[in-house]
Amino acid sequence: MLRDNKSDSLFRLNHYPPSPPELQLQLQPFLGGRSQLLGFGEHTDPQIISVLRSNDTAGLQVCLRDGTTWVSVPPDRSSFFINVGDSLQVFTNGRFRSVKHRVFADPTRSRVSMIYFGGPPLSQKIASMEGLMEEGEESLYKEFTWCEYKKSAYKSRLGEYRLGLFEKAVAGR
Ligand SMILES: O=C(O)CCC(=O)C(=O)O
Ligand SMILES: [Fe+2]
Repeated sequence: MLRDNKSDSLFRLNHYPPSPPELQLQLQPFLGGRSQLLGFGEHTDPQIISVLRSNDTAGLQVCLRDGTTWVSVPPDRSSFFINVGDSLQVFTNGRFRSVKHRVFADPTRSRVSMIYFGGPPLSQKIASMEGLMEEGEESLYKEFTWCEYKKSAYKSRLGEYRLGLFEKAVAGR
């Protein structure tokens, strides 16, 4: 899907300028009680896979399964950080999780990151892959195309759990 010449992949370059204490103080009324300046609000990536490379300035955090604990990802300019996207969560019927992440600006140093977001062609059906499913396992998600998901994701707020709209209602969940 990613190699398809109609693949809907994109490349993003992010720059988070330093946010020195004076600036943080000035912006205090807008920080919502946080002590640091948010560079990129919490979200999951909608595509299949994201491959990120950054300079050696910290700032990226991922949210653990409990939904409230945030853990800093140590920056490493010689490594790639691979992130599962919402579509891969659906392809694997929830075995791989699309992790919520966010970025804080560093007080003294700029952070630069570049990310390749591997997305499928617009007409691609996003559905749990038969070959991965155990016998009798039900798909957790309704069927949809990448185009439908993308439209819905771009209409939603950044931090929303966008897959929620595409989950099947299962008793007890
Ligand atoms: O800049 C980063 O480290 C992450 C940015 C990000 O999550 C995104 O562009 O989707
Ligand atoms: Fe992201």
